[in-house]
This record gives sequence, structure tokens and C-alpha cells, in this order.
Amino acid sequence: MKVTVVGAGNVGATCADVLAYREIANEVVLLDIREGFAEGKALDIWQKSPINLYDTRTVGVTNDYSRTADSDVVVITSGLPRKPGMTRDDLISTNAGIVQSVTENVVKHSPNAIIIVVSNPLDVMTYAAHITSKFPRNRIMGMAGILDTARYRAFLAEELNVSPKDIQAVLMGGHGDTMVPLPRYTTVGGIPVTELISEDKLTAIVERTKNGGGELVKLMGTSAWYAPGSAAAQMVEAIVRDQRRVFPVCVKLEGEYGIDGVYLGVPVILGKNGIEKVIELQLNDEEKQLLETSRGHVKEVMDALDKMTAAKA
Ligand SMILES: NC(=O)C1=CN([C@@H]2O[C@H](COP(=O)(O)OP(=O)(O)OC[C@H]3O[C@@H](n4cnc5c(N)ncnc54)[C@H](O)[C@@H]3O)[C@@H](O)[C@H]2O)C=CC1
Ligand SMILES: O=C([O-])CC(=O)C(=O)O
Repeated sequence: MKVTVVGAGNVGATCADVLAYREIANEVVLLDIREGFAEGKALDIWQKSPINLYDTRTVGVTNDYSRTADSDVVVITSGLPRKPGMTRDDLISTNAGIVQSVTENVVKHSPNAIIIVVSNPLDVMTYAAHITSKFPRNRIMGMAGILDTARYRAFLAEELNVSPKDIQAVLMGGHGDTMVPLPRYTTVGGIPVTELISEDKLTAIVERTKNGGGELVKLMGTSAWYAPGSAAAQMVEAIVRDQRRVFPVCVKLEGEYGIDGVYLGVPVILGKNGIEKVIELQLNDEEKQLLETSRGHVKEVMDALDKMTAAKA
């Protein structure tokens, strides 16, 4: 299996590193526009192979898409990260151009690839890649839900003083303040979380999760990369190993949850064809309302992208 990661910055290089040391692909091509940058990162990861004992070949290239040809999966991480005081949506004008030009090249050289978008604002950049690629919805998706649920699970594990391995959770909606964590579907070793934690504490954890990206931006001056890079690699693994994992993934809804044509995070089955199935949960009225608010916000930003694209044409 051949995987390309576009953008050799913090998230892209972390993703490539996880793909390599966990031997998720035979070959990982890292591509960046910054001269020599991807070559350097790929060489560093390759030089770690005798220490960490893996044989995935990592190759770096400067904007040379011919070297990415016939990739099975392509992860797009190219684009600006936000700085303190910015929202993810503030990145749209710069990142849309980058994601669209990268997608054009990906389609030209790997027409059968499955694309995983990571660049922000996530839901709308996934839509941007969809418009450019015209790939069917099973082959174009965004990474956010695994990261957001991982944050939620990590905070819960800390509060309950249990292993994060035993916390199962699902979360829906856009990747931003309107995301919809679902405590009703959260369990700890099979036990509903609501039996183990007070409502106040759970609410505080849900709020911290919604602001999980912003908390790190404030601490570091740029956004996170270890958990995001690992989350993208986990999606690649589910696809290349046909694991049929159940993850929250950003996908184009086509009538599920009563929503059509909007990119939102929902639970899916991820396997060799990409999105194998969108899972429809029975939401209660409050959850439906939260999802509707999230849909409305993402749709507004999708419309803003459409206007920007029309103005350029
Ligand atoms: N979906 C999610 O949950 C998350 C999304 N992100 C987003 O991922 C993106 C990347 O974040 P970082 O890696 O921290 O940023 P970074 O600045 O460390 O790396 C971005 C890389 O993209 C490269 N790049 C820019 N234009 C390019 C082009 N046209 N072709 C190829 N490469 C190009 C840059 O040279 C740079 O090396 C940001 O938009 C960030 O907001 C970050 C974390 C989580
Ligand atoms: O916060 C950001 O800008 C990056 C991101 O999406 C995250 O870490 O959740």
C-alpha cells in the first residue's frame, strides 16, 4: 500500500511518522512546497527505522506529484494553522486555495485514491476537496471526530482515574464550537458514563472538549499535532487494513439525519472502500437541536466558500 501525506508540517510529519513506525503502509510519500522540507522530514523518519524497528519506506518530495502517483490513500494537511485569537473559519480564504490546488494534483496522479482532509476549517475544506475532485462520497472525508472524541475520552479518563482505553464515545457535528458530544452514548468499560460522574463534571468536560483545539492553540501559539496526526493515521489504517472500524468521520450527508449536501461528522464504518456505511443514531430532541445548530453553522461557511469561488471565476 502506498500513502501520500501532503504537507510536511507538524500534523503531516506526525501522521507520516505514525504510518511508518506502525507499518501501516509499505511506502509513505511526504510532499510539501517548502524546498527540501519534506525530504528532510522523510529522511529523519527513515533514519529512525533501525531504532524503532520498521521497514516502511518514507520518501520526501518538493511539490513533485509524479512521485505520489497511484497512491491508495492521500492525507491532505497542507495549509495554515491558526494562531491565538483566530477561529478555524478565519483560515478559509488561504486554505481553500491550497486545498483546491493540492486536490487537483492528487486527482491527476492518483485518480483512484481515497482522500482524507485534515486542513481547517475541516468540514468546509472537505467540501472544497469534494468540489475539486468530484470523487464519490465514500472516497472523500475529513478527520476531526476521532480527535475530538479522543480529547473527550482523555479528559474523562483523567477525571475518573481509569484507563483511556476503556472509554468509548461518539461525537457528531462540525469540527468547532458547535460539535455535539453525546454523553448518552459514552461508556466506561461498558458502564454508562452518567452512572460514574456528576452532571456538572460531565458538562464541564463536554465544554472543555468543544474548546479542545483552542486550549492548545493558547498554550502553544499554534495548533496541535500529535493527536491530530495519529488520528489521521488511524483512519488510514482502518482503510488499508479493511478493518471496518466505527469512527466519527466528516462526510457528505445524503439524507441521513434529515440533512442533505452538508459535510458533517457522523459515525461511519471505515474500510477498504473508505466510507462503507453512515450509521444513523436515534437522537433525542435536544441532540437533534444541537446537530441542527452545527449543520447551520457549517452550511454558512460552505456558502461563504461558494461565494468566494464564484467571485474568482
Ligand atoms: N482536522 C483537525 O482536527 C485538525 C486540523 N489541523 C489543520 O491542519 C493544517 C496543518 O496544520 P500544521 O501541520 O500544524 O501546520 P504547519 O504549518 O506545521 O504545516 C503545514 C504545511 O503545509 C505546507 N503547505 C502549504 N501550502 C502547501 C501546498 N500548496 N502544497 C503542499 N504543502 C503546502 C507548508 O509548507 C507547511 O509545511 C492546518 O490547517 C490546521 O488548522 C490541525 C490540527 C487538527
Ligand atoms: O484548533 C485548531 O485550530 C486545530 C484543530 O482543529 C484542533 O486541534 O482541533
